[in-house]
Amino acid sequence: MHGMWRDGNHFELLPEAALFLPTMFEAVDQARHSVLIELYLMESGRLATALIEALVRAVERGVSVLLLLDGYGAMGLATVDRQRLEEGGVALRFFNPLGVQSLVRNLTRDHRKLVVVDGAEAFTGGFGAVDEFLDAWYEVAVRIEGPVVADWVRLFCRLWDSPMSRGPGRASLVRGLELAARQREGYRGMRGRVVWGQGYRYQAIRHSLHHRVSTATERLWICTPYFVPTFTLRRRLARAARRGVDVRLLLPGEVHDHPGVRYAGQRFYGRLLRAGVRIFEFQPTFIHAKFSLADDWVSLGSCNFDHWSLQWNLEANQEVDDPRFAAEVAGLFERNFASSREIDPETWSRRPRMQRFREWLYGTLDAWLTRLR
Ligand SMILES: O=P(O)(O)OC[C@H](O)CO
Repeated sequence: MHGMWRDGNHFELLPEAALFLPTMFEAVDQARHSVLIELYLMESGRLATALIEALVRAVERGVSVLLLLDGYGAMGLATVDRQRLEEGGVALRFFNPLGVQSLVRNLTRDHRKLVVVDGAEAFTGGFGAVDEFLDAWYEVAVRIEGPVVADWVRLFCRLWDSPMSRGPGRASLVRGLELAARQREGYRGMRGRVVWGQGYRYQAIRHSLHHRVSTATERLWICTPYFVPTFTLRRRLARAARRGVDVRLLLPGEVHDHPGVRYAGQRFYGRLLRAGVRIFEFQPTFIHAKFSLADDWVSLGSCNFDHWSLQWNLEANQEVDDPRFAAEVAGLFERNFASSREIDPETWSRRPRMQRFREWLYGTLDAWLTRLR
């Protein structure tokens, strides 16, 4: 499902935690009415402690603070931290806590990442409140202002007040939340829309990407940490490359938090390379960012291109259709391509047997997981 395209927004690209963390913390510190946060990962540590302190400070100023965490992704949040949040007045809810009634239901996770301040300013990207995001992982976020923020707020409110979310925070807290779209004087705003998905039931992010892959005319650059593309996406990428589009993938190198996922995706490299797709593996650290560029269209947010994101998770991305923002994202891609190792098709075709065996092994596991519903 997706929201409407809305004009008059401002989007600011925030590559790397050194940029987006201070910007987000400053926004929370300046909040006057409300702070809404929705995260997949939150684990006790330095970042979670700093976040808890900022949220409690906001409550002390009279701000209404709502924190919606995934019931699985927040399992690493210690009881003492949960107590600090509750005692500090933060309304806390958990999406779909693990249960024994239906094991398959446990696969549905809230993977979205969102911070909204005063209904006027929002942030999304691939971030979470775990220490890896401080400096170990490469991540990207976007700061959003304008009419599209209201769509993010509505998305948050629906999940907060849904039967799948539980916890001490009252469901009714989201009723009557204030929205305050900010306008910038003399600024020609950008076009954007929110796109979301719920596993195999709603796949708007995937359909939107497929459409762009099939209609791109010049460039199609995709960055994703977990690249296990479906047959349809692989075919569309190959076709785009064959019709002359500059198709490039920016993927993690050997530094990876789930190496098995990397091997599962690498089994598709050969065919993509033969079709003319260029593949870059990022070297400095683990690249966890999720953003795509097709001509002047950008999609950035929580969605990976693996079966977890496409079949089970709740996901949400910000789409932007604007040449100025696209130029910024292209610049970011270029810098990251320069820090990557490009896979040479000839060398790849002569890779060792052990590598091929791992691709087969993890590929088989992945194919088996795909069948779970
Ligand atoms: O699921 P992501 O993309 O937020 O990444 C978090 C990793 O799964 C943690 O291992």
